[in-house]
Amino acid sequence: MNDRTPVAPPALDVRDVTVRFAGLTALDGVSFTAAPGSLHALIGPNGAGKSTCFNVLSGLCRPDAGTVTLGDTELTRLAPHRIAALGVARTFQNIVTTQGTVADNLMLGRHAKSRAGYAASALRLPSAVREQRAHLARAREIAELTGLGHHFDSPVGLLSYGDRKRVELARALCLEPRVLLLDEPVAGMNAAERARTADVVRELRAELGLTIVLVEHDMGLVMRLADDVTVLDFGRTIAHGTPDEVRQDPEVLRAYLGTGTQEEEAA
Ligand SMILES: Nc1ncnc2c1ncn2[C@@H]1O[C@H](COP(=O)(O)OP(=O)(O)OP(=O)(O)O)[C@@H](O)[C@H]1O
Repeated sequence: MNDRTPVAPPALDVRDVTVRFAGLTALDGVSFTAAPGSLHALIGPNGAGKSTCFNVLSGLCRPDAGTVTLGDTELTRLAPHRIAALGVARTFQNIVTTQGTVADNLMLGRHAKSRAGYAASALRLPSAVREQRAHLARAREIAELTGLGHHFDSPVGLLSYGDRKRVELARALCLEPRVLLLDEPVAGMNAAERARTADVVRELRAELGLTIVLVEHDMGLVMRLADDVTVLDFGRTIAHGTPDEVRQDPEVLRAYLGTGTQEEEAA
């Protein structure tokens, strides 16, 4: 296997994406670029279109207009498994694994990378056994990277909520993605678990050089981790910029706080 050869991650480019559900425009000409190796946050109030955007990026939803490209490859009309095979992995906001051990879950994630056929695996041919061992070793490394190393052989059902949610993150990393789509990675966690997960995201980004797109309601986390932020409201992009820029943007304050300016807010 040559899974760990560092390859410069490609940019993920979203151009003029529109998605309509019956009478509702969930995304209205949304554009942004997640630069190679950057962490790009997608934020906005409830119903702004963030999940719809992730569904477009991961192939679960076909846009009515617009394109998504990864480097030179257009993803827009590809099936989710083809997009995953091109190196775009996703975590889901509401999925928290409860079955099997951490190792079992991570090996499920490695399954897509397996080259040995079913017969070779069932017959335990030496090549299949070697491959299995290499996958297990890599799964253990990913568990270490995500702070789950000491839980590798533990049943997931016995872990804390924060650790279980990080199993989902580790499973996505087992695909050796070039782009990671993180959908509310700290939702439901307590303060200590949030801080731990923020450290993990920071570390794995430095270690693996991934391009990360993050949807998260925890603004403290977004502001600490993101290089760039795109703000959606009612399916439209209302601001782009660094965390400091969007934090002071009057449109963003209006969308989140229902006020026009910081001065009005302070008044
Ligand atoms: N399958 C669907 N059918 C009809 N409407 C939908 C569908 N999916 C999303 N919507 C609508 O599209 C809009 C955008 O929803 P979306 O879930 O993308 O927002 P969001 O920013 O992710 O919100 P939240 O922060 O609450 O998760 C909402 O008005 C939602 O009700």
